[in-house]
Amino acid sequence: MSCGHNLNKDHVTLPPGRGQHGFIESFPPPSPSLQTILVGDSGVGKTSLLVQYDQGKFLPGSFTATVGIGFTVMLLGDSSVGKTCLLVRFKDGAFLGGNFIATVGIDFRNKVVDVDNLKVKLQIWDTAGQERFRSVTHAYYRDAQALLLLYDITSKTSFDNIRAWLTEIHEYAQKEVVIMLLGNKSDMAAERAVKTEEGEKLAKEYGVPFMETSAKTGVNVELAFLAIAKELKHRTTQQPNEPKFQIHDYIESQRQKTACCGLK
Ligand SMILES: Nc1nc2c(ncn2[C@@H]2O[C@H](COP(=O)(O)OP(=O)(O)OP(=O)(O)O)[C@@H](O)[C@H]2O)c(=O)[nH]1
Repeated sequence: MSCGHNLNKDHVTLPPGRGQHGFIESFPPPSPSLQTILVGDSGVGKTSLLVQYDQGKFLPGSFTATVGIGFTVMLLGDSSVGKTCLLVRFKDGAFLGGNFIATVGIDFRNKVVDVDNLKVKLQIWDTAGQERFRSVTHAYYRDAQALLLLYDITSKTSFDNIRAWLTEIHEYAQKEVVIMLLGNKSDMAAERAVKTEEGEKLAKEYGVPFMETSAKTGVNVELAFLAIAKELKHRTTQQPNEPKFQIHDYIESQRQKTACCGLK
């Protein structure tokens, strides 16, 4: 992890009940066995209770209803493929190059996105790619609704390891988890070791959407997370008579827009 001087990387497991970054909405990822959900009528004080527990204070003043739905997205892939950088790019719109410091254990950030006029909160878990943390991250797989699986287009090894990652995913994740394959560092064309078509072929074989991203330039980063948010939102709110959301078609249409209008 070199992009994340503002991510907390000094812990292996997250302490239950304490936010790491001081956001009101930043409840910690549930520990594998601990998950508390606050339910009750609007205005009874669920948010105030959470803030009191998380920050030890009461926020008086105007009441803002909590809106929308939330999902957990997990970033997976070999060490150094750019998971932390991708998250920092998406969350803060920045690329912080420099010395690479591997993520320890698991960390997380929240971002709220707008999907068809509904607020969707993504809680994104950034996992350590190093082998020695695998047993820690396995415990979190089953709580994730979506997985972004990354390889580095300049590293054939990271691409070859994708099959092993998919085997782990099938072993530990929920059956209906949304998976997307990302070939990161697309800005490093001169050092490319994996062709775009190879990524596309592998994704097709596993029936998962695919795109190449760059945490450095921002290419396709927003699109990857938004496509995931849309898919999850549609799965949750879709009426039986509504047509099914087609994530592949959505990505293709957005790509065409990008190609024609020069948008990221
Ligand atoms: N050129 C370029 N470099 C990148 C990109 N993404 C990440 N990097 C660089 O790749 C290195 C590793 O990035 P990280 O985001 O820390 O990798 P990681 O996957 O989080 O690694 P672990 O925490 O060990 O799992 C850093 O030196 C980054 O600056 C990218 O899109 N383009």
